[in-house]
Amino acid sequence: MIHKLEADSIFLEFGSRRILSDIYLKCETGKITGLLGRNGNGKTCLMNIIYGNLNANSKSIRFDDLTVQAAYKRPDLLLYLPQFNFIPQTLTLKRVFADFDLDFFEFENRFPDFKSNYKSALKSLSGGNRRLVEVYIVLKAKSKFAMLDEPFSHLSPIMIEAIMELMNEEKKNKGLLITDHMFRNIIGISDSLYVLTGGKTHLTKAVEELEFLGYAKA
Ligand SMILES: Nc1ncnc2c1ncn2[C@@H]1O[C@H](COP(=O)(O)OP(=O)(O)OP(=O)(O)O)[C@@H](O)[C@H]1O
Repeated sequence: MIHKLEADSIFLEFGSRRILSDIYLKCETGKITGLLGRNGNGKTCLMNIIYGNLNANSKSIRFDDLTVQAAYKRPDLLLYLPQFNFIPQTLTLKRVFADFDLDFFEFENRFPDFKSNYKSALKSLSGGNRRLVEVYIVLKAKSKFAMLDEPFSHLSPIMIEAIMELMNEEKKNKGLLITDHMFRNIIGISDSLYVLTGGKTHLTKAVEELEFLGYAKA
């Protein structure tokens, strides 16, 4: 069965500044949905509204047609990778993988550089390795949807390749919503793609439209 996550009727202002006004976004399980937009266009605000930790003037967030106001209380429905480290950095990888009910040894097989880190605290890892662990956790943990804000930032090109491969595998199990400044990666991996500009989402169907919306040819 295909599950869907939809967001619309979203209106967001900060003071007199309108950020979001005409949004429609649909994600489905089995697919990667990309979200592109210039700096400051409101991608992070939109994700936070979907997650339920930013109040909008109005919003409608629905999972399989049922309204969910606070998706952050429903990890079975949605997991969120914010731009900042969200897992307490004093925890060991052993503890983090246990908390998310994931197999560390499966992770280690994919990323052998972590072999000696089972009992290491996250804070003892490099910034790139910490980010990789968090991206992996959000992609692999059990949930119908995962939303990732800049999953490729701080990762090396080899890690990015590995994460894109993992995304392609994991979309069989969930719906993914991703945004990143590395727009060629987003364009390359997305099954459907929205561009956020002027407070509105545009579902793009062709590369020409992306050029029109200010993106270079993929
Ligand atoms: N709490 C806040 N109060 C006032 N303005 C805010 C607040 N949060 C965000 N903004 C503004 O809203 C706009 C949208 O921010 P947002 O972080 O969603 O953009 P973005 O598209 O994710 O940008 P980036 O790609 O740089 O991460 C920005 O101009 C930002 O400065």
